[in-house]
Amino acid sequence: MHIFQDQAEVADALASLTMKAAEQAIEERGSFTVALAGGSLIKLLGGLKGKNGIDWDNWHVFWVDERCVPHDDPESNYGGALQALLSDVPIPASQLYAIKESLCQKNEGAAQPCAAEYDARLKGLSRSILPTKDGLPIFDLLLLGFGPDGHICSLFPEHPLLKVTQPWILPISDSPKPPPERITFSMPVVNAAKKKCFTAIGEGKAEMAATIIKSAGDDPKIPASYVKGDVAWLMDAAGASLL
Ligand SMILES: O=C1O[C@H](COP(=O)(O)O)[C@@H](O)[C@H](O)[C@H]1O
Repeated sequence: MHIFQDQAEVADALASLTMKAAEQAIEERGSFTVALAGGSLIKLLGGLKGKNGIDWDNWHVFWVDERCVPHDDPESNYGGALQALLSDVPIPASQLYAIKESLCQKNEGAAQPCAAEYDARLKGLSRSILPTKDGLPIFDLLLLGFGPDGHICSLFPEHPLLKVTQPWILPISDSPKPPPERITFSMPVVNAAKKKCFTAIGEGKAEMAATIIKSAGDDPKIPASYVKGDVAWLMDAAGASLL
């Protein structure tokens, strides 16, 4: 757990952690797989802009969850990351794995086909850049957010999807946070990743950050409590104020 003065310092620390994971993965396997959350995490991604020595050609970027909306919709997690970072760095466009836009022109009914298509696309990559173990993909790094209700990705408190283990990518059509139709990594896919990083910025995150960190794990009221393994926390002073 690392506590910094403000958001700018957290963004810088997030950039350093990501660059280190990327260097290690590229040295070991020749590619780096990172999956991003949406929401407030997006504003921290800009910390990677202008950094030297990043081998962007070998980065492959995914989304841990996505809202089934067109890419230019303000709710699109892909669209947000594009504006915050991805349009300014030379990652080949074919290595940005957004949901298939044509499947979500209308939000209603989009989650099922979007999830099936994303799941199939990821499974296709398991013969190249996405290694698997015990039938699960091993992403190098997940940059996670969490909601004030403790949700991560689009896995919400006491929702049946929390316990679903197959396929890798799940559709949700009744997200309590709008928009209702989304796709999400399953919890086993989250936990199979080599490293996960949570960020908590501002007073609004303080109470839930403290609850997650102090939880005994696997509390269905707090999906973030299920996250296991190599987990880093980067927080500003306000986000860490109730620890
Ligand atoms: O809807 C979502 O919410 C969570 C948390 O967002 P935040 O704005 O409260 O930080 C986010 O991690 C997830 O990716 C997103 O789709």
